Amino acid sequence: MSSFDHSKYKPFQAIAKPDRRWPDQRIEAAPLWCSVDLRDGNQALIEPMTARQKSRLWDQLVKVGFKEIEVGFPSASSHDFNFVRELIENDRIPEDVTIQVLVQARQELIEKTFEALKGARRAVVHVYNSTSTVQREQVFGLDRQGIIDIAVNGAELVQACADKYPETEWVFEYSPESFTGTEIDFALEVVNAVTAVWQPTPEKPVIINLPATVEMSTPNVYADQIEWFCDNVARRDSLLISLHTHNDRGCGVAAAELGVMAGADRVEGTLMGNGERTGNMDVVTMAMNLYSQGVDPKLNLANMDEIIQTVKECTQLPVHPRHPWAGELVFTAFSGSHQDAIKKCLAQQEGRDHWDVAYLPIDPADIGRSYQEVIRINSQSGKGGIAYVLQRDYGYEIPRWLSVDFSGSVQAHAEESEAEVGPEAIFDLFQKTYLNGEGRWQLGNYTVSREDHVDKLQAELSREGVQQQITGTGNGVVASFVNAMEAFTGKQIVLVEYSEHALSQSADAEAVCYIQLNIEGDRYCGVGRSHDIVQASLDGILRAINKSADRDAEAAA
Ligand SMILES: CC(=O)SCCNC(=O)CCNC(=O)[C@H](O)C(C)(C)COP(=O)(O)OP(=O)(O)OC[C@H]1O[C@@H](n2cnc3c(N)ncnc32)[C@H](O)[C@@H]1OP(=O)(O)O
Ligand SMILES: CC(C)C(=O)C(=O)O
Repeated sequence: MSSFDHSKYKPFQAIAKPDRRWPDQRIEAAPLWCSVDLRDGNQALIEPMTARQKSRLWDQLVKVGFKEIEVGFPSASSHDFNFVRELIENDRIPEDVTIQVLVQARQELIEKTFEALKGARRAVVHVYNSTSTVQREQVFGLDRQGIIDIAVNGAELVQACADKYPETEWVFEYSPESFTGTEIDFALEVVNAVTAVWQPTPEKPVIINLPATVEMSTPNVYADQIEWFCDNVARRDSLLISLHTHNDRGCGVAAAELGVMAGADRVEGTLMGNGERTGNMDVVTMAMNLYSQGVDPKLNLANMDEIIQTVKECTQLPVHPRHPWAGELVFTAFSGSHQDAIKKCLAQQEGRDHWDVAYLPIDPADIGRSYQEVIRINSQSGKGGIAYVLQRDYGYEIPRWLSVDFSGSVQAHAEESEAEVGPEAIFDLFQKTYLNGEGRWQLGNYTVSREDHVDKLQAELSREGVQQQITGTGNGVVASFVNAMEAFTGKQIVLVEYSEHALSQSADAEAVCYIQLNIEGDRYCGVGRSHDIVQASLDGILRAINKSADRDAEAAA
């Protein structure tokens, strides 16, 4: 029998809650945020942050705009203790920012915690004990009352210590750790016992944090638990209900969002989701989700690259290139139909009240990303993306029929190289395909005269030292040249498409001319570029004809 045996696991028992209201709610304002990067994030690292790294991340968190930051577990190590002291003693905590620290509900640890916080203007003391069935039975070996006693003793000790330091404005937080693995009525009983000690008021609320220490169910079940808890807890108007979700099932953000819809006021998490096992709730993702819905997230994520850089350097963990909102590839389209849609929508975006671009849920510029990276070309790319790159980087506004023609060459190149084709390679290929006269007929001097309303063109062609004179007549220079080339090649040539524009990226006003010819039933494209529009047109025609000659030569070989 395979060891991959699902019958080893039992499904999570959801609470019965047919009267749920949260599915009809919308999040219309940001929750209160608390960063736990320096505590939960730090405790999960292979190598915990150095003092320098903690300090750097602290500065970044302040810059992003967190007003509450859990800075460590000061009773656990001198390292964490000293970091808290450093922040307080060096006056590094801005007026509108409150530090938070975590502690187990144990006397010596609580006392040490208050020592660490001496002199703080304001601080959140976060005390916890695990209440879940599995920990009650197997870790603590206690019954429900035993667990309530730990929590109540912890709450009393926190209150007693706080009373010794009246110069600090204290805020208390309690977590029934492993809330999601705790019978909901028991979680309620423990929390009510704790708040009976602390006696919060609406003016001086306490924080009750309901952690999905381990994510055990679908996020709707968590939302039911939160709504039920908010409906039934005592002193609700004196509590800030806080969420602290982990990402074991990959739904940490979803659970927090549904939890806020279910009535929570506050959310704890980390930048980019670092944290125990699969991580904590990712604040960047949740905040950007709000932002993209037109809700002010109350965090400034405009300099996303700086945030990523800091997180990477401090945690020594990479950020996935497809990380929601922030990854290096999230505003990049390789596939043809996406590129085509993005190009068309971007062209229509100017003057619109709201952002409305297919495949780009937000404007990349909002978080410091440029359009440069939006469209990138590989073998999955189409004509829209290729045209976009040529226009964006080189000023060539190639017409649709030329982009159709050119995309085949790019695709072949990408398939051959089995790699992304960068803008320079695309332009190089474009020049080789349509602008290259080397080894082929080139146009030398020419004269145009008019007699009896008919234009006559006389021109000189040269190829590798060989000169040829050609003559043609027609209505205009272009028609006369096509006529001359028909005589020269002995082939029927029809001008099918013609378009031109001034090259915007050229300092000295060059023109570019795009030509498509039908030569004996097959279509060939060429491009001319010159200060003189006539020269550009004739060069374009000649290059299309040269391509037909190349094809003949290949067929003959
Ligand atoms: C879900 C979370 O993220 S919770 C935060 C987890 N983070 C950390 O633990 C990081 C920092 N912690 C540490 O460094 C250590 O745990 C310390 C220094 C705080 C304490 O270390 P130790 O004293 O060796 O104890 P340890 O943490 O192993 O706990 C063991 C004892 O504390 C009890 N205990 C554990 N958690 C709690 C709690 N929250 N409240 C009360 N008692 C607790 C255990 O039942 C056990 O009791 P026993 O010795 O009678 O069996
Ligand atoms: C201490 C608590 C809030 C915690 O970190 C968790 O439950 O994950």
